[in-house]
Amino acid sequence: MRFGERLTRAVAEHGPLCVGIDPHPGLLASWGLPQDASGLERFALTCVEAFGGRVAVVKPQSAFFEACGSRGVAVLEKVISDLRGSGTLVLVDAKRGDIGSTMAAYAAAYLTEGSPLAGDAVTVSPYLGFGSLRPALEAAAASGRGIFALALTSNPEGASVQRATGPGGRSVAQSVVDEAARANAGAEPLGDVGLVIGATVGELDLDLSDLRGPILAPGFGAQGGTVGDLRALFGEDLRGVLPTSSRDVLRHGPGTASLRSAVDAVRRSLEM
Ligand SMILES: O=c1ccn([C@@H]2O[C@H](COP(=O)(O)O)[C@@H](O)[C@H]2O)c(=O)[nH]1
Repeated sequence: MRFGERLTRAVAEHGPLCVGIDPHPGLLASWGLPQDASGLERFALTCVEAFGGRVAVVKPQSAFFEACGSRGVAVLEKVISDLRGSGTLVLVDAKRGDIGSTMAAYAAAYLTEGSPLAGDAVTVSPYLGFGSLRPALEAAAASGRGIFALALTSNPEGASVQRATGPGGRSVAQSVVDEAARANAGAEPLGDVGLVIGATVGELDLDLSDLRGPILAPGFGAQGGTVGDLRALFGEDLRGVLPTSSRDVLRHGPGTASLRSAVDAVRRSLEM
């Protein structure tokens, strides 16, 4: 089954919340864990136990695993495999982007069946040109996986690039939206090419009407984005929008019960 179809089913079962696994050094310290690969592993596997089978999507942040070298990457591989085994969709947040020939290698790593780093979807950067993502689009289609391309990111620095306009007045972010819409044309209920649009971006200023793809909304929680911001940006009907929260949930660890309660509380806030 395609990623967009699997995502639609998962959201219908668990709601749209995506929970991030971001093993920040400060969180490891507050969980009483050592600042090394063993602490990273305890942290990440506690998250797997707490969230696996209970949320639609989990988003491990690759950077924190890479920071521990090969042992950290091995932990990421286990996180991906264990979560997928629990029936939870895994969005690997690696924000990969490069010239097409190198992008093909990233696609082999993150979007190809049998690769230990392949989750269900991966974040990608279209800022070497959306066309440079073609190998990722092809690999995703071939293996039933998805990609999420950065459109309007949650950090304030993103706007100077992403809101810049070309000769026709179209913003760079809108051109990313339009390319994603083209890739999703005709897909029901959701295509496999998603976008990243931060909950903190303030004004949307994008036409998403033809997108037919999911939207990952980071910046919700620890970066200050609220449910009100999500509704103001995307409307009352948040179907297809995946609010994602990492630190605001993870600070409730290390107990799996309190992590799960934090997830439930965020989920309830999204339903109100
Ligand atoms: O525009 C973006 C794209 C990705 N992120 C990532 O999401 C999480 C957010 O973590 P919080 O603790 O909930 O703030 C993190 O992994 C970022 O790298 C983003 O924040 N904004």
